[in-house]
Amino acid sequence: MVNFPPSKSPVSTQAPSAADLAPRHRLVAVSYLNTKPLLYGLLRSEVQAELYMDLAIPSECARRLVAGEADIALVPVAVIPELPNARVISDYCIGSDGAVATVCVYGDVPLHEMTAIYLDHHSRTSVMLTRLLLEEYWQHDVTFLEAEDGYIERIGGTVGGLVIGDRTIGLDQRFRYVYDLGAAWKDHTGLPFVFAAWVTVKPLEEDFLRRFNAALEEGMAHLPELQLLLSSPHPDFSLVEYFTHHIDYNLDAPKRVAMERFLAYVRGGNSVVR
Ligand SMILES: C=C(O[C@@H]1C=C(C(=O)O)C=C[C@H]1O)C(=O)O
Repeated sequence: MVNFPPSKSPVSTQAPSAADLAPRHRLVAVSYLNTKPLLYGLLRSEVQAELYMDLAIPSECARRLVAGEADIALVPVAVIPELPNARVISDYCIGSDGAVATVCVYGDVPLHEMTAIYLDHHSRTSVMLTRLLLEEYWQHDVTFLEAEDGYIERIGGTVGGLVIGDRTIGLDQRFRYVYDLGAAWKDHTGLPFVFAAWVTVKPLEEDFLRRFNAALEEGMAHLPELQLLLSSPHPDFSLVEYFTHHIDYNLDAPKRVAMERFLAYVRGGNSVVR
């Protein structure tokens, strides 16, 4: 989107500025609404000149970081164990403390009557969280189904489905049963949760990291402005409510504890379906 590396250098008659000459890092962030406050901060900041920015669904953000196609990514935390030199570089994340609203299992029947559950192919973290909660919290056995585009239409009968991100908006009116995974995790552990965090595998300068973090902080400080710029995707969906009560952006100590607890499960080798 914004300024990913061009295949050829654009022709320019002007002398390059200092910002043009700064080394650039390839950044990929989640393309959902919940990331807009963080992006807004980066776009308002001079740090933007040091980045090639692109957006992708979470599983693709993870793939690019693992494949070495991105230097900095907002990645589903479940991918961290696959990255030997992973470093979480910011105090901001996509998290929740209780109900998150946009990560849910939907179905026509109660969870304990579900025989199979589709696992959203956009997700890496919530796929593992669904498995963990079914095993430890709901203690219910189901067959996991691999999802592909259009799978939401196939949720029905005793087949449920995990759906994440903007595609969940309005689904609570379509399905009788909705299980919010942020709320279930909180009930299960008493902890908040981290869905995605900013991760790099490259050694980046401390000065850059400080400015990067400050830019994200700036985005959070300008939430009221951003709420004026964005339109709500659904009449019953409150952006203010979502940004301030459901998504919890601070990667604080309790969230770091929660992340370790969750990653211990992921490292346990339960990862089959992605
Ligand atoms: C809360 C959310 O968290 C998302 C869930 C992710 C996952 O399950 O892998 C990854 C990135 C987050 O953006 C959401 O997008 O609704």
